[in-house]
Amino acid sequence: MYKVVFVLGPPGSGKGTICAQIQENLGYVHLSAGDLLRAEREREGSQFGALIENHIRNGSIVPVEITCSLLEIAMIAREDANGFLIDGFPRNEDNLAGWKRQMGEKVNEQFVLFLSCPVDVCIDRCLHRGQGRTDDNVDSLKKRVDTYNQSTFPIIEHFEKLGMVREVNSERPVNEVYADVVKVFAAANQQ
Ligand SMILES: Nc1ncnc2c1ncn2[C@@H]1O[C@H](COP(=O)(O)OP(=O)(O)OP(=O)(O)O)[C@@H](O)[C@H]1O
Ligand SMILES: Nc1ccn([C@@H]2O[C@H](COP(=O)(O)O)[C@@H](O)[C@H]2O)c(=O)n1
Ligand SMILES: [Mg+2]
Repeated sequence: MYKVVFVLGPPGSGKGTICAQIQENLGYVHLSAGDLLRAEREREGSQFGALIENHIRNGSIVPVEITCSLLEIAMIAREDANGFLIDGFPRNEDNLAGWKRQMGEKVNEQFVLFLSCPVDVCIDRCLHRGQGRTDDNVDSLKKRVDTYNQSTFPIIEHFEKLGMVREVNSERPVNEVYADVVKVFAAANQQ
């Protein structure tokens, strides 16, 4: 069984930043669904490149069959991992249902790390991220925030009802956010 922590929060809430630090210090392997989709978009011969770019620019969600397969392939490649941080997934009902179908019997879902941060702060961070992402512009960000509010936040609420959500306020400096995140992992791994 793969041990899995889902990491969710608005665009720019710091998911990638915090996951990189957990990977470095706690031995979990960081798998960002967005990064895997961007890599697939760039892969020569991919039949999904245009579809993925269209979704990314529009802030909409790629069909789960594509995303979940990329995640599973990446997990199989790192079967030695202590656990996986699945960053930016599941993002909507389709993601959740497809994950349960494909991975439900193969994973142990530890908890959901929810990085909460006001949307105006998140947008400002994305606009200054400087990574040249095709969706870090005002138009795409409006759509990404709409998708987050309409489709992703209800998934967080779903996990909340199951008692699985650990919320950390990520509006604060990275070192403060990370210190609280480490406490969440310590508590979960003591059980
Ligand atoms: N706590 C923080 N305080 C200030 N800036 C931060 C903080 N966390 C992350 N950042 C910066 O904000 C930007 C977005 O962070 P990051 O890429 O980690 O967010 P994300 O949640 O993965 O975003 P996305 O959902 O768009 O992939 C980066 O430039 C990062 O350096
Ligand atoms: N489960 C997912 C995750 C991401 N996407 C698409 O990628 C975009 C960027 O995601 P980030 O997490 O890197 O911000 C996102 O806006 C979606 O278009 C997806 O479809 N499904
Ligand atoms: Mg990210």
